[in-house]
Amino acid sequence: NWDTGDEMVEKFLDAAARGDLSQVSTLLSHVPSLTNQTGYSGWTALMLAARNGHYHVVENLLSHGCDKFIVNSSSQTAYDIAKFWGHKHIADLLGQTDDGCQRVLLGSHISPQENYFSRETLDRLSGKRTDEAWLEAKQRKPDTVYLMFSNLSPMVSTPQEDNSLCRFTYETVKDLLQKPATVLIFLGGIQETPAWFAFSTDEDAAELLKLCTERNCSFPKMPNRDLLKLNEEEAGIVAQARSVLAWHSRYSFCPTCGTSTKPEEGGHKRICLNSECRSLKGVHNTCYPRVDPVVIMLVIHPDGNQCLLGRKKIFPARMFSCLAGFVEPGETFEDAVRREVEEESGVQVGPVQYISCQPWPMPSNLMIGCFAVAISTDIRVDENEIEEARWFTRQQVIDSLFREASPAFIAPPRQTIAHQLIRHWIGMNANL
Ligand SMILES: NC(=O)C1=CN([C@@H]2O[C@H](COP(=O)(O)OP(=O)(O)OC[C@H]3O[C@@H](n4cnc5c(N)ncnc54)[C@H](O)[C@@H]3O)[C@@H](O)[C@H]2O)C=CC1
Ligand SMILES: [Mg+2]
Ligand SMILES: [Mg+2]
Ligand SMILES: [Mg+2]
Ligand SMILES: [Zn+2]
Repeated sequence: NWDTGDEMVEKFLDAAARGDLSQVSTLLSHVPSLTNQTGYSGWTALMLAARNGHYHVVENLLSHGCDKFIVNSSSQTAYDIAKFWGHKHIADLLGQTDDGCQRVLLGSHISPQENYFSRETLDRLSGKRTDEAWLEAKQRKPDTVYLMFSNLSPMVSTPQEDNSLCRFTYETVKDLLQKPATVLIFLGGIQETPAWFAFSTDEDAAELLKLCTERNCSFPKMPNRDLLKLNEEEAGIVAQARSVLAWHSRYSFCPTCGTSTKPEEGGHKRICLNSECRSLKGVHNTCYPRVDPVVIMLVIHPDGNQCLLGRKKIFPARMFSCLAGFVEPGETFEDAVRREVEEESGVQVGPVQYISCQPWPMPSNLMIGCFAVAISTDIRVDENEIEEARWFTRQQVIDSLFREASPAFIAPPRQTIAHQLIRHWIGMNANL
């Protein structure tokens, strides 16, 4: 005897809150449109069942297609609520992706290993870099792996959508290694064997491709896009190799006196050929591969439920990402976060918290990922750097990360630390 719609919604929400599984399923089978109805403060049946620990009701609601990505008026998802009230088994259920894989919302467990480009597959064996005899013997071993770079891109084969690195033996590449323009670097090994090397060559790319026995080989033209298609292990190796090779390509002359330099120590040092040069007296950082620190930050609104994202002109249409900027000399990364956010968006930032970092070999950045809490909210963008910056709500961010249908913006790809920071924020409980 259900007369008004409102009453029925109330009955349904109440049944979910009490854990009355049979009434929940009866109501849903008669009136499927009840599934995502909300009551007081935007709470859905799923949230109420999650709040009170009714596992089977949650399961049943999910099987009826209940939307777990809705947030209530405090910006909490059913997952946030289950987690806060200590119903771990329900939080686990809500955190699963459709393919059964855990942790769709559990960004709070982010570890450095989860950032693309940051997996250390090889032991760098840096102590061996000065052991020339050892390095030379390793170079000739039949199981030694060589990666070939042309124009700072590694040769990859593309069996399907993904790229995988082409691996060469000493026999195949030994002639190329003799060429004067070739730069060879020692990458390390897995418990010493096999050893891995990478080299760059300026020989004709079409000729180089003939050396590979695999099919569909190429030197990708757009590193920002194509280097994101490797598996995590190979991405970590490319991060090291590309940055060091890029450094060699830009430091062929000594920054101190302008004389030519040559590689040493397995390609991890360059020394000046002018025996009078100051760079040969004592230790000088110009002789070693450089890394540029960049802060990248998710700025969180003082209300805790919105974040600040910006877009550069060069971004694909509708993509918004975290603000970022180079650390300047004599600056802490907390200060760099405050300065860059203020410069680019006019927003002022108070507390800054480090989250995780990511090597970004384009050519040699280290992205230092932070959360930053805003203490002002008016946006005034620096149009030279940023086309637009906006506050986005948790619901908009959740829609963009997890739902298909026309979100308010497009998030950066999962391989970027920007994506991981945004996801990490969603995985944290709001307002609790
Ligand atoms: N992995 C990720 O999620 C993301 C990575 N990035 C990387 O971070 C880098 C820095 O971000 P931006 O917003 O461009 O920095 P930014 O806001 O500091 O502005 C870039 C400008 O800073 C100057 N600059 C100062 N030091 C520099 C240096 N060592 N190298 C080059 N330019 C320097 C140049 O004038 C340059 O045009 C980007 O180039 C990009 O490669 C940026 C966003 C996301
Ligand atoms: Mg800037
Ligand atoms: Mg910037
Ligand atoms: Mg800057
Ligand atoms: Zn010099």
